Amino acid sequence: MASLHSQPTASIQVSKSLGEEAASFTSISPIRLVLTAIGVLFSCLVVPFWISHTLLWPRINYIEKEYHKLVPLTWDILRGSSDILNFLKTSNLFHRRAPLLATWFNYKCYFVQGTANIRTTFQNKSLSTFFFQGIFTHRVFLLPKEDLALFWIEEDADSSHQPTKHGAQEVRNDFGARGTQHIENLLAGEGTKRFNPRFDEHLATNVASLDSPDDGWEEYPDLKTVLDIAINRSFIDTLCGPRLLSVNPTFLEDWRCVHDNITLIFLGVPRFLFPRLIGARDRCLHAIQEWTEWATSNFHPDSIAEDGSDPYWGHEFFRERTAMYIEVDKFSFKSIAAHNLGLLWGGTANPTPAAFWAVWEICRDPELLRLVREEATDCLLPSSRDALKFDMEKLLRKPVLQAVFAETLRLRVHGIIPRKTPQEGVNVRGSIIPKHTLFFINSTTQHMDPNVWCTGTAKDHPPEEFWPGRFLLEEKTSKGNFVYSISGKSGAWVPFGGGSHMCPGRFLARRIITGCMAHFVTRYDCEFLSEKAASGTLGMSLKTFGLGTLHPSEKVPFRIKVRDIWNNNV
Ligand code: HEM
Repeated sequence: MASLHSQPTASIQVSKSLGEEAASFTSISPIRLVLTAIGVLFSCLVVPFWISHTLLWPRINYIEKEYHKLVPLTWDILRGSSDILNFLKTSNLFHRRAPLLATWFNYKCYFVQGTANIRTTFQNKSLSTFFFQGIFTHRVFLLPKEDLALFWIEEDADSSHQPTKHGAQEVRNDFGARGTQHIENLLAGEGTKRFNPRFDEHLATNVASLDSPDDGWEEYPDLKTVLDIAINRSFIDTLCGPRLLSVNPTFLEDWRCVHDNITLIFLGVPRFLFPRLIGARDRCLHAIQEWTEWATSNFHPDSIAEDGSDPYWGHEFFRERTAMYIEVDKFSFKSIAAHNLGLLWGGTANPTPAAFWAVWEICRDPELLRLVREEATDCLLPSSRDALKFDMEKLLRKPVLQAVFAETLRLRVHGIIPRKTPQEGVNVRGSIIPKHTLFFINSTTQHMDPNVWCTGTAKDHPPEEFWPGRFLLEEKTSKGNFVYSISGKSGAWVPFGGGSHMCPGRFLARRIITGCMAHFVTRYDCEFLSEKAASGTLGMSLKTFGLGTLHPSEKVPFRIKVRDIWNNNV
């Protein structure tokens, strides 16, 4: 009963207090009213404006002293996101002398642009990329988080030029400098003597495996897939021996899936949305880890052959690299597998689409095809039906092949090259980028600059046209003879980055792509079976934008027929 009584009392009190509020509202003072209105206005207009301004309108200013202009980027970003390549090529933002500063909340990053600025910047030896390699290997190849700490130590050392960063007793942990030196030895030093001939042989055999059984026309659904498989198989068999691929028959297919969608993996797409992709990445990692553990436990030094190879590791490269990584504190086989798969990605992700573009351009231009065949045939050694053999050193010096290689990378490589400034910041010809700050160099603007690429004999060839003549100079003494030349293009042709972190695989890349062009066009006549590929209107996919060579936007079905080269004393 008591509770029944208390309820009406409470409701009377409530209505009373509401009545008081209503009374006080009607008697509100004008000042309070104005203040309330300002508050409402502020929350309705200013806050959303501030949020949209900060979130959606990243700001850009040039850090040049005499020119300091804020440009709201909304329009440019809308335009840019719909056609990023054209945006980077044409937007005024990227054609000024001073570096750009992009601000988003408190986050700042810089873009260094202009040929002279880029040249100067690359000369600076204190710039590091270890942060990017660490994060990339962590996100894409699942390098354990705790191992990232070692990357940060490497990064500090990289920018301060200390010979060892972990203390004199711990040189073993200095995997950054030791790894780089080891890679350079494989790709540009002594290691090439044992890598190159074997790679050349594998590539010749893998290209020849496309022959039709009856010597007639053989159709294939996609040129890039076919070249991917030939190059990836050659690279992996040479570097890892035959076991990796024979025990893991789906590896090449999985690896191509990872290549094509690497940006999605980097962005961290969830497994439930992309089960095929994440599964492919996991299988590749598992295969590498299993092979690394198997080779480590079965290898015996007595099994090393005269040429440095052995039946477990194949080439000496991963044998030595794994031994070096096992010494690093905390590195498990999972870490080593992440590092090793990252290296395989570096070696195959860019050359494969580049080889596709080069072969496609040659096969659709009869005059270029004639010139390339002439050069390649001049380098042909006595060959067997199963595989052609070229004098590779001579082939790599041929002017048209070199020009096709350089022009293919100019047109198809669209990289965003990252760097981090050291303790003292960086002076880019008068503009200061502060300490420990990220900045980027984009290759697209450089590769598409008409002031560099459309002058002299190239004046009638717009930057988006494939025209190898940009890299050929007519010899003064003998008219009609051309030499390859890239002089005057430093800072403008940057497919391999530059400075102390310039791609160490650039010589091998040239070998892979040139070898692929020579083998394919010497061995086969080729016809494209899709309208776009045949008419030269094939587009580029932006799936790998920022990471290097772009892929074609669609499959390119084709047919090939073995040429009658065997009756010409080959
Ligand atoms: C068309 C082929 C290739 C292109 C376009 C390419 C492009 C690049 C670029 C832009 C960089 C960053 C350079 C910089 O930061 O200044 C790089 C780094 C690297 N590339 Fe390549 N690359 C190619 C082929 C290769 C090959 C065949 C290998 C062999 C394994 C390789 C191994 C590496 C490695 C290990 C690095 C890291 C170097 C460092 O940070 O010190 N690349 N590549």
